[in-house]
Amino acid sequence: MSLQIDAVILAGGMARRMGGNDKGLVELLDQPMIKHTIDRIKPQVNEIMINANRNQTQYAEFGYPVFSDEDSGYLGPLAGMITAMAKTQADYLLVVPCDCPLLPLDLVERMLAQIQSEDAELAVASDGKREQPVVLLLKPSLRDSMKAFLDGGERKIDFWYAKHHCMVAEFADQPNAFVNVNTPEQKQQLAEAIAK
Ligand SMILES: Nc1nc2c(ncn2[C@@H]2O[C@H](COP(=O)(O)OP(=O)(O)OP(=O)(O)O)[C@@H](O)[C@H]2O)c(=O)[nH]1
Ligand SMILES: [Mg+2]
Repeated sequence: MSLQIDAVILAGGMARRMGGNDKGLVELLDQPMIKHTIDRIKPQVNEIMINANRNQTQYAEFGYPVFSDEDSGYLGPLAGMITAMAKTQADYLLVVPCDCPLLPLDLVERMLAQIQSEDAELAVASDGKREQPVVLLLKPSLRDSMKAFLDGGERKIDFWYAKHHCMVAEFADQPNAFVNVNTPEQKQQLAEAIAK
């Protein structure tokens, strides 16, 4: 029996560094940024969900379920994750941000291989230098632990996953795959680099 793997794309932040413009919907090379993310992960998972706290009608046009954080206080990415973990029936949930348009095409395969190599609970991606704390593959059964952490006032996800059996999936061979677009300047730089 093959494993079911669902994905949630986190687009629920305030995007302050983007001047408050909803980052997933900001255009990069004539496409909303989230469309690039969708295209990268679609071949790798069973179902996609979009987590957004604004502009839900526009997000729904991509054809996937859209939901907001169960706690509407902009508590950070963990709030989106616990909401998604309650909605999926899958064996594993892939978590990715909406502002990483070049994610690896072998992201799930390599993260899953890491988890299975030690029967771990989750894996976090690394670009070879830094861990990418919102690029995770995890068991949805970790929800209670994550919710307790969030309810305790904690926000830093790397502190949470340090409490669990967490593997690091290295993508040092694809150092640009985790380029993160947080500002208009970064968006411009990436558009120019891709066009070259
Ligand atoms: N669901 C949810 N996702 C969030 C929240 N805050 C950030 N995120 C997501 O977490 C990921 C990483 O966050 P950042 O890149 O710092 O995004 P941001 O908070 O919108 O941007 P800044 O305000 O500029 O820091 C992005 O995919 C965000 O959409 C939140 O309160 N709820
Ligand atoms: Mg970001």
